Amino acid sequence: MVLASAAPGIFSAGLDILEMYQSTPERCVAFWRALQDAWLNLYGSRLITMAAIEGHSPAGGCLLAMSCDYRVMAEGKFQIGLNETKLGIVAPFWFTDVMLNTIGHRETEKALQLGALYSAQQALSIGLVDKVVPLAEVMPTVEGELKNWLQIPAAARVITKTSMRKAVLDRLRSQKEKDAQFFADFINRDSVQKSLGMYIASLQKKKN
Ligand SMILES: CCCCC/C=C\C/C=C\C=C\CC(=O)SCCNC(=O)CCNC(=O)[C@H](O)C(C)(C)COP(=O)(O)OP(=O)(O)OC[C@H]1O[C@@H](n2cnc3c(N)ncnc32)[C@H](O)[C@@H]1OP(=O)(O)O
Repeated sequence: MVLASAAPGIFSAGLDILEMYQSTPERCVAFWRALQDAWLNLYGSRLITMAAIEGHSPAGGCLLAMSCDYRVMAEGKFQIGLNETKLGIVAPFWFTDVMLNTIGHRETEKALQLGALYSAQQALSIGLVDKVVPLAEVMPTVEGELKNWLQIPAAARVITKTSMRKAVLDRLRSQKEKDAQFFADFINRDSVQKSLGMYIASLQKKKN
């Protein structure tokens, strides 16, 4: 399975910030449960999963990419990373766990505290992506890599993948409702709503 985007220049802009701003606790819980289920399915997928990152990939977009088995990113101006702290929010523990599994403890600690967004070359240097190529070559490179992965006996690959990811998946599975409730409480704090409001205004201002 290849994750790609139809939006030029954006692999994924992450979660819909407007869903987290001035929403109701009930809607926030439903929103979070949908995200949890999508991620559990992706990270726990038995399929070979590859990200064709042909544009920006902040926050939830970075989570999607990191949750794949292999990442190819376009060189150039695009950025990738978990930038949550810059919005005044905190990356949930399962976002952090996936990043730890991808780039290790030291790089994750720096990346998360700073809310760092990396260029493709920087991302390559810390192991956040596996390959950087010109934009037009992203999809052909993914397809070529997929052929390599498809040559591995499926049962052996799936057992290996499942055992490598089980602890992280089980950690969320065991506390889904608590995590959803925590998200709804956290996101509706006055201070967090204020930060999100300012961030949304800054995105709109950038456009004008
Ligand atoms: C211990 C406690 C832990 C508890 C856990 C609790 C909380 C954690 C909670 C949440 C975790 C969230 C993870 C996320 O994914 S948050 C989302 C982060 N995303 C971003 O910061 C991206 C913001 N967008 C951008 O930087 C740019 O838009 C981008 C670089 C992607 C593209 O730039 P471009 O110039 O091409 O396009 P724009 O003109 O900026 O955008 C077009 C249009 O789209 C709107 N928009 C962009 N991103 C989002 C988004 N994520 N959600 C909603 N809307 C978005 C943008 O405002 C423009 O709208 P409009 O002006 O055309 O109406």
